[in-house]
Amino acid sequence: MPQMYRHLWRHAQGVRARLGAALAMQTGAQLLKLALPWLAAKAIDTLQTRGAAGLADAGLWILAIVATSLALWALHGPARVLERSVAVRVRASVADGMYTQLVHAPLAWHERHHSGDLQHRVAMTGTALYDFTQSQFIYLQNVINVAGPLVALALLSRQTGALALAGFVAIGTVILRFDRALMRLAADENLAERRYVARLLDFVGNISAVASLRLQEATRTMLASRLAAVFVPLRRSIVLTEWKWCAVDLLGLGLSWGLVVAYALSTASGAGGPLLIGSLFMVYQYAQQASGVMGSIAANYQNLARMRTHFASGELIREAPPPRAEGAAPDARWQAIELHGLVFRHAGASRGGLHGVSLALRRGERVALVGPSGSGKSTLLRVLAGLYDAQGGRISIDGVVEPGRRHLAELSTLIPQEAEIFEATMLENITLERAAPDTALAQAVHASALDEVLQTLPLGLATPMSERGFNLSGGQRQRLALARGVLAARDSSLLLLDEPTSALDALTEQRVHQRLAAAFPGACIVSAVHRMSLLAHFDRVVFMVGGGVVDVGRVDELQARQPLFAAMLLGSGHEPAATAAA
Ligand SMILES: Nc1ncnc2c1ncn2[C@@H]1O[C@H](COP(=O)(O)OP(=O)(O)OP(=O)(O)O)[C@@H](O)[C@H]1O
Repeated sequence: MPQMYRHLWRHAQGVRARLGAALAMQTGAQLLKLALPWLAAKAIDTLQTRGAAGLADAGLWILAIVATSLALWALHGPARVLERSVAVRVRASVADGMYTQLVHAPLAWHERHHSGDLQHRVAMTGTALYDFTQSQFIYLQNVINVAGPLVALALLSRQTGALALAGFVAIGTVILRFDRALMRLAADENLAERRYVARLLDFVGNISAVASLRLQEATRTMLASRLAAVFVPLRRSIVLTEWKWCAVDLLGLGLSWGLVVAYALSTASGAGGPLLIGSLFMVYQYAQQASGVMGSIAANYQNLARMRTHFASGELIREAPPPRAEGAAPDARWQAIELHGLVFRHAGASRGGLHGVSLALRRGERVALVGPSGSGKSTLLRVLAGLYDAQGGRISIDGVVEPGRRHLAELSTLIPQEAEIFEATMLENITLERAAPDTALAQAVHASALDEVLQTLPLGLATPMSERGFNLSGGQRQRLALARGVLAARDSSLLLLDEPTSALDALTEQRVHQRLAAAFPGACIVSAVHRMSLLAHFDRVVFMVGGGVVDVGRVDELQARQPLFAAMLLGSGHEPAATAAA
């Protein structure tokens, strides 16, 4: 609870005064509500003691009831509007904060968490704090409705007050015990729900694999087993909830009538005067209010327990590693970069990674990373781009080593292989609504050979993309994603390409590499390459095996020195004579 209040306070920045005003108005409204049984008792007692002669005075008391109710609503209504507007602001702030944290979390952290699981956590956390914020009036109401009748009953008779207090404590204890168990079940249910959502997203998100391999029934069964796991704690909590309500209801009933009887007995044994119906009605009303509020506390505590569990699920994201503090950007006019013994290990993995990569890069040069599958090409590119944090080694720029620097994030842009397309127009997919100079946009469209795709589309860049770009071919999608990458890389002096052209036909791929070289004449281009025919576009080849660089040189040099490289060339049907010219 204190944690939720801390977060509420933080996310209500800018609207805290509004929240304070809402709570003050609610307090006023609830205090006015407390006066209603007393006013009703006055009206009834006047009629009982004075009969028809007291009609006018009783009328005045009834008028007071109406006026109090109007005043109550004049405070309660606007207070709710204010409170809910704060809740909206809080939700927006939570969603924004969590997204910011998510997109800045290291890639290695993301690789350990399913996106469906994270998505569920973000949604649950935002909704939980939103609900918590807009429930403040209920909590305030509960506090006043417990304290108010207690004070009123104690003023009427000390025994009645003491009995009410004992009753509240007993009912409160029962509620707490039930809810502690219910909270544990809600946490289990939440966990199972996240696992279900993650699997659902996996199958629906990869629908083409499910459909083309006829996996509908198999995936349905797998999904059903995850859903069944949600129902285990849910079923238990349904039963436990009914027991809780039964206990709260019976205890509340006992408390109400216990209070009425205790008051009647204490009045009868006291100094004597007649037992007025109005006063008895007032005791009954307060007792009802009190036991009613216990029911309300029970319901709200249960909701609160759920909110807390949902909110707690955001802990994983709130505690994700913060973005790395960037050092000063190195001079973009660099001429030579040297990697010395870069080491990277994936957390918990016994294989893979980089084992002491040393390499020199020169400005304006085009470098191809070649190696068998799993040799570490993508890993090296990710380390250079700062997406993975290398654990060892150092980097010098123009001979200067900046202590601790093991990446080149500020200099580089990595264009990945996966053509991730958003549900937006082609233009929005490239610019993401950021203003980009027309020339830069045109250059990106040309370099990626997307211009050839646009010629076939009547709406051109305004063509809407469906989810994941299903309305384009694989190669067209990759060209669109490449255009986005080229635009993003326009100020980078180190362009890192992780096979962003792998889905293109060989001729288009050649054309794209020529255009990329022309678009980044002053940058250094480092590209993972599988198709050996592309090597003609590169100045040097870096040959990688098992997470290390085994040789660097021209194609013909490597062909002579490295049998595995020569075999790879041969396997691709590459003519040695042609490569020698590279
Ligand atoms: N997130 C990860 N966790 C653990 N191991 C990983 C992870 N990513 C990659 N690896 C392992 O690291 C090694 C290098 O992978 P990497 O993707 O860098 O190879 P690659 O040369 O780019 O391969 P390919 O040519 O197939 O794209 C592989 O053995 C791979 O299984």
